[in-house]
Amino acid sequence: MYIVTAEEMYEIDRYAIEHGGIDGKILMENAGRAIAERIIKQEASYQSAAVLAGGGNNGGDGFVIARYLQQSGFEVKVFQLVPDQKLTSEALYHKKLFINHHGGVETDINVEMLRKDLPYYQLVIDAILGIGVKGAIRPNIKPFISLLNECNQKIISVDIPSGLPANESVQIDTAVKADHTYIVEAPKQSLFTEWGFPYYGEWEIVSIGVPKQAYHRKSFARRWERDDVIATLRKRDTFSHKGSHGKGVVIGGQQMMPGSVTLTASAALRAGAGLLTVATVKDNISIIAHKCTEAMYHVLEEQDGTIKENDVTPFRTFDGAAIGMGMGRDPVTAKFTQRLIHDLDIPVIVDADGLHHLKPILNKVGKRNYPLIITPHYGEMAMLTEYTIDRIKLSPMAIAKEFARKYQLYVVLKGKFTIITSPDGKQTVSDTGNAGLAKGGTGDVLSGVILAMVMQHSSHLEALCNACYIHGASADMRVKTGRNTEIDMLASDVIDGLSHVFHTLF
Ligand SMILES: NC(=O)C1=CN([C@@H]2O[C@H](COP(=O)(O)OP(=O)(O)OC[C@H]3O[C@@H](n4cnc5c(N)ncnc54)[C@H](OP(=O)(O)O)[C@@H]3O)[C@@H](O)[C@H]2O)[C@@H](O)CC1
Ligand SMILES: Nc1ncnc2c1ncn2[C@@H]1O[C@H](COP(=O)(O)OP(=O)(O)O)[C@@H](O)[C@H]1O
Ligand SMILES: [K+]
Repeated sequence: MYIVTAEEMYEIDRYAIEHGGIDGKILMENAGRAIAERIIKQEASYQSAAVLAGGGNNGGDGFVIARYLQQSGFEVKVFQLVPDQKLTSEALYHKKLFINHHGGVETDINVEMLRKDLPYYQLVIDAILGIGVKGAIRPNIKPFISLLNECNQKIISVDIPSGLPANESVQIDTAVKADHTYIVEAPKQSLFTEWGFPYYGEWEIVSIGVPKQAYHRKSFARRWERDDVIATLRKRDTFSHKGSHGKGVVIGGQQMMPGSVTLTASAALRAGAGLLTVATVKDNISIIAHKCTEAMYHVLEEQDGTIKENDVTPFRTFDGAAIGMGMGRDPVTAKFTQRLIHDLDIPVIVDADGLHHLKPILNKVGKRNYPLIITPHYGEMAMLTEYTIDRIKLSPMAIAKEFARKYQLYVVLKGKFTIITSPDGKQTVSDTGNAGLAKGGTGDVLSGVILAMVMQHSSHLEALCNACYIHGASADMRVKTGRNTEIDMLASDVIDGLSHVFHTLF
């Protein structure tokens, strides 16, 4: 599934019209009919609907929906919020069709009139503003949006909740809080943001007959889904041996911090790594071995439990390294971590404390021959970029892309919507996972799954997408199958859940 900006959606529509030869009126017919059919099927207990139509093509979709709902027996009225002169030609065409089919349209209405009329209808269809919304919501429209947010009826938004920007980086003024949104063709960026998502309610996509080729002309962002995982996840060959699945090393865990590396190592093994070594301080080994019997060990030089400078040569023989978990931020540890990042000719995943050590050498890492993967949460991204967390939340895709391109690394920006970006700017979003993951240690688990996937897959981007999907899916599965709730789930439960996820994928 592609994720688009408003401009990209218009490009796709234009392609359908100019190359596919589908008239704009037909696209509108397809959109409105597809949405009406879903409403008729899914909202069978409802018999009446008020459609609020704006002047753009979103309003045009509203007239089509009104016509089909009426045909199926709904009592329908369209409340047209702007005069006819403001309607696009396609919207005007479909308004005429609706009237030809004896549809009722109210014009010249004010918000007080609508407040009186609205309670007669069971459903409210929000076709006021679509992806063409620009700037602050004007006073002729704003009170209607407020009215919808006060009313008790179920609100169904067409394409996007009215007033909500399609693109990230745009501040919300006022927007409809929908119960359900039927998104036309492809989700818009704001669906996968912390600030936009709550406005959509339940959401689903309706296709309107755009030729597939419209999506082949450039590299659109994508949502990574189950089918993508099934198509790309490496299966084990009958004759494979442990060496075929990657020999990984997890480097970290200063004294008193054995937990994070334990989680990373266990997760990497559960996610399919062939061999796994933990490089840590001596005193941690017996503690880790107690929880993760299958790992091997490499003792790191230390001073009073702090990881000192160590020779990086032994780590060159591995297929991948995950660095930074529980590593500590001591300047001596920083030097060692920076040498690992700079010198190792293998894929390196940097997380947690490792990200703090990475920051001063960011300008040097682009020259590495092997991929560098960083897995910051929003706080760590703010530390790395010096943008505020709020600024990153407003434009997570743009900021992650800027960073990945500038420093030539893979960025896994973690959150409810984890954004995965490659050095060339390709982006995907993984939206599996739930608030049960908002607990210490789950990021360490993700690093382990990433290590396992990266060692076994030639496409790093696909490996990262699969890791994020599977990690979140495990948390979802734990809750869905009643093994945990979002409250009691532990990072180690997420590791246990991995096998269940793999079972469902093969
Ligand atoms: N393209 C296609 O082929 C297809 C498109 N489809 C549908 O079209 C939708 C996009 O249509 P669109 O481009 O006409 O824009 P849309 O969101 O209806 O809004 C424009 C209207 O809003 C107004 N307005 C703007 N900002 C405002 C503000 N701040 N405050 C108040 N008013 C404001 C603006 O007024 P104006 O600036 O012109 O005075 C204009 O009247 C898309 O979401 C999908 O549903 C489908 O049918 C499939 C085929
Ligand atoms: N509310 C949430 N919904 C879905 N996933 C979440 C949520 N909160 C956190 N996560 C996921 O949990 C992990 C947390 O990572 P991180 O913050 O690094 O944890 P830690 O450093 O404690 O191990 C990330 O993979 C993130 O995407
Ligand atoms: K809308």
